[in-house]
Amino acid sequence: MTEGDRILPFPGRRAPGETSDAPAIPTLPEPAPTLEGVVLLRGGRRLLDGLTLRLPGHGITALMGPNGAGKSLSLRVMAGLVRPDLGQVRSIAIATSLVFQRPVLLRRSVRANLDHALRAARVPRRERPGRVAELLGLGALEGLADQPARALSGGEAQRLALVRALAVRPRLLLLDEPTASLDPRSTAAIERLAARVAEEATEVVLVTHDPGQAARMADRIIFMHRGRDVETAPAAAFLDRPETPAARAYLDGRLLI
Ligand SMILES: Nc1ncnc2c1ncn2[C@@H]1O[C@H](COP(=O)(O)OP(=O)(O)OP(=O)(O)O)[C@@H](O)[C@H]1O
Repeated sequence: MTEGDRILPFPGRRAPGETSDAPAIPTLPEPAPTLEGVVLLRGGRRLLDGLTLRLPGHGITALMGPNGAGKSLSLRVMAGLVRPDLGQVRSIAIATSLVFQRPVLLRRSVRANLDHALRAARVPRRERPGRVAELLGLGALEGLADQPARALSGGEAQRLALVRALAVRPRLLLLDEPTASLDPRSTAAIERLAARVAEEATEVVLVTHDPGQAARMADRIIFMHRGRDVETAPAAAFLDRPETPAARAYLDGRLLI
């Protein structure tokens, strides 16, 4: 992804600082694909079937689609954890972090989890305490720094997983149903954190089944079905007026894989 991709606004959105009187900035025709024609075969099934995902380089994109559509697999391909059988993946894995629905944490303190991630990201030892403090603050975890991570509540653990994912200062943060098992307050905390991260130049891809969450958070939505990208649209337009029959059926609760 070039720097040029990163500063262009979504179609219909204003650039930061642009007032309503300012001339509209020309929009990108279409961002270059992050995944292009990706096919993933397992046991004779095409789990991803020619998937092309175009990420604009900024903001929050929600991936929606029924169970089994291939959303999690596509995040894993983007993160470099799964290699596709066919198709292109732009080399973004190094600058990409993935957060799962159920946080995977070390059986050590909150502080040690963050320090470990910073060490793995090759942050020099003298810089680590400052970065740990910064991440604790971002996740509102200061008071829990010396607690064992396994003693955290679900919401606290997910906040830790999210700020830990920022240790590498990723350009792309992949969130796989990060609030699926959280209460409304913890969900709001994760949403605020993700929105803040996206404002600070890390692009976010969020898998969600919750149209309310997509409406609150996403700039645009990519709807997947049967391993394919079926529809891409600005979030409000997609949620109000999905164009494809499959997306309409999904939003009405009628679509199975
Ligand atoms: N390692 C694997 N081997 C074989 N099949 C797999 C593997 N991983 C996933 N699948 C299958 O691939 C399909 C897509 O799975 P994926 O987890 O990406 O779906 P999803 O869209 O994220 O669904 P959900 O909304 O339920 O999380 C499913 O049918 C799943 O059973």
